[in-house]
Amino acid sequence: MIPTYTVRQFKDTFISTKTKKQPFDDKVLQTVKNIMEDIRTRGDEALQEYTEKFDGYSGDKWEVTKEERKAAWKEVSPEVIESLERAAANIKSFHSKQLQQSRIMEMTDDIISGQLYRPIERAGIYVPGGKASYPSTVLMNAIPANLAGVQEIIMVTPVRGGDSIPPVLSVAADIAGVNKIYKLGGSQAVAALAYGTDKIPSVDKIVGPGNAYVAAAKSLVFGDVGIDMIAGPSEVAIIADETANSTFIAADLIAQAEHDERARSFLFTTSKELIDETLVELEKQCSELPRKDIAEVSLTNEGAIVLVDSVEEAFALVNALAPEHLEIQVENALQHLSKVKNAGSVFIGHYTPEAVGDYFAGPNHVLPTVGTARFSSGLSVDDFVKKTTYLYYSEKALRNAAPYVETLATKEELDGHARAVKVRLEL
Ligand SMILES: NC(=O)c1ccc[n+]([C@@H]2O[C@H](COP(=O)([O-])OP(=O)(O)OC[C@H]3O[C@@H](n4cnc5c(N)ncnc54)[C@H](O)[C@@H]3O)[C@@H](O)[C@H]2O)c1
Ligand SMILES: N[C@H](CO)Cc1c[nH]c[nH+]1
Ligand SMILES: [Zn+2]
Repeated sequence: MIPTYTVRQFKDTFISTKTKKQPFDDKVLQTVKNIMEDIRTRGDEALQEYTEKFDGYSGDKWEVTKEERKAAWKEVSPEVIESLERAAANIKSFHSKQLQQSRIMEMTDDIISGQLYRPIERAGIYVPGGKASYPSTVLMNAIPANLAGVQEIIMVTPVRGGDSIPPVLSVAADIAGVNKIYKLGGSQAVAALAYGTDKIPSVDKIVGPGNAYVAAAKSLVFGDVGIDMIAGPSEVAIIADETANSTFIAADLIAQAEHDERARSFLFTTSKELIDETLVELEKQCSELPRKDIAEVSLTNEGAIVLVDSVEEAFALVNALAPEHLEIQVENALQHLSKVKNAGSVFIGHYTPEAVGDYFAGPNHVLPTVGTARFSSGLSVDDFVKKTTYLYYSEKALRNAAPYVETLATKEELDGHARAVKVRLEL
């Protein structure tokens, strides 16, 4: 089911800029442009129409009430609540170490300079809900926002049939400190968060993963509000040698593939035997999978297995690919970490499946996809803070700087700038 590629074929198909996957196509972009324009002009009326059309919810009571949020706790099992709480504690512990303080860069009698760290005031978090619901994504989005000190965290997620969101999402939102939840999804929800409507407050930044419509909407609102990233289909790349276990490898490829037909699962290995065993395991494990149909389409259309000459060759391919997730399942895996140049998040050794990071361990699972790990990072506390620099100069300090400022201002033919220094020193 999953095709095998030579190194050259893999490069041409998945790494070449000519064939590189885009998070969304022109048709999706045009659809989203129309929806967003409609939300901006007609507000809640349009929001209601699109929510009915795409999510089947015709009501206009989008906010999940306090009573509904309280009632949700009775509908979720104690095991799920305990797992969410334990995961939340790990995520909180990991992300709290990302926090930075405002700091002074220079302090003399005549010059003080530094940087203030301030949280953004209102963050919108998108939690996908079309094909599956993701309480783990609620934790991953909201906990860093909360730690950063965001005053109001507003979550949107579409209903999946019926007129309410899954209770587990509401419980996760309580655990993570979400202030408001709206039953809205897709590009209409992103537009409402970006521009506000009578019922939906506008936010300063929108974060979180979603499908192509959500990604297109985020790309369009960027500039009017902040965004974390434009996420494409999820990916895992696994580097394995002959010490790897084909049952583990197949399970990890399937774990990514079951997310979405467009998800991408790649194996780079030095072992021909491992390839043969993995192919057999994939057939076996897929046949028992509830989301078999999605996983099989994903593996067949978007997956790849590549036989490489060496682990070094595999790292070269992976660094060019810059995958969202990288698993290193080779002998002495930890020793290879320094070879990673481009990847969203790395899982090291035979007993660190991506799944433990997706749910529980602490690092964030909202990560850069389709090669963007070359220049960007996963969601973190940094996404929810702004850095404002500041400067104090005494008269003496300005006098020392004046000749240089005036020279540069004159060179740029900005006389007004030179004068702003001169007038202070001529008094
Ligand atoms: N990177 C991560 O951290 C992470 C985590 C969880 C999920 N994901 C990914 O997020 C994605 C979730 O996608 P999803 O579809 O399940 O949920 P979603 O909530 O992102 O999208 C559902 C919404 O898409 C809109 N939509 C659907 N069809 C449309 C159409 N024809 N025209 C206009 N709008 C339309 C609807 O408004 C609907 O509410 C998957 O690709 C999944 O792999 C990523
Ligand atoms: N693997 C997803 C990110 O690519 C995150 C996730 C959520 N739930 C399960 N997995
Ligand atoms: Zn996952």
